[in-house]
Amino acid sequence: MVGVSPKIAPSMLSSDFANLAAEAKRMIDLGANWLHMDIMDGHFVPNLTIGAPVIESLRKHTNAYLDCHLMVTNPMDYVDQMAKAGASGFTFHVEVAKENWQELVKKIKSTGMRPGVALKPGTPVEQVYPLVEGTDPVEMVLVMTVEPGFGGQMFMPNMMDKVRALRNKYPTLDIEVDGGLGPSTIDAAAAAGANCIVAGSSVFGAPEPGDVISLLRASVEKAQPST
Ligand SMILES: O=C(CO)[C@H](O)[C@H](O)COP(=O)(O)O
Repeated sequence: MVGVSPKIAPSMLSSDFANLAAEAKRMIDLGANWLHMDIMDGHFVPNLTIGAPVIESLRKHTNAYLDCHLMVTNPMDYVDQMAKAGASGFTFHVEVAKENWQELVKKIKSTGMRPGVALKPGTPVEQVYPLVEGTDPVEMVLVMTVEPGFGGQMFMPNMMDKVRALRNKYPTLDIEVDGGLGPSTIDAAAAAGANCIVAGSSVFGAPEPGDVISLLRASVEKAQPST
């Protein structure tokens, strides 16, 4: 079977923002592959988090892959500043890029960042197919398994139909899930075909976060051996 490798990405939204560099190092030392960074503008979602200045500060303390999820209304306005700040991946929402996604993906790629597209729970999965199949394709699809905006919400199992559809169509695509992932929900996501796993409260709230990271990885490896 052709597969894709697991990428476990603790959501730094659940970390102690006052100690972000130390929290980032702790997650990487515990086996995380990526650090998931939630950029929210208080408009696309009803919450305001961090932006390029925080990414730039964090970048001075880590070489880790910064998997940036842009929950913003105007993603084009963020490309240059996020690239300059040191973002590794730039995932925008399809709901706000219907008109200009081709231009947006081109611009993201031109900066050296890796483009991804995210979709909210109410958005049909078919809307991202053209972005995966275009001449300048995105390299990851992020299926939101909660309404974007806040950590600590309940996983939506019915989103697994979208993950399955994507995995059937695109065997080597990075498929990320975000929201409510943890020991009780990972098997459903892994079986559906997700290989990039964002987990906030289940990792940072655990007595042994490293055990949760290992468990998430083991579940993906078991469901999708990448040989
Ligand atoms: O994008 C997000 C919210 O919009 C967070 O990354 C996500 O909710 C992770 O938190 P948790 O694992 O606690 O659900």
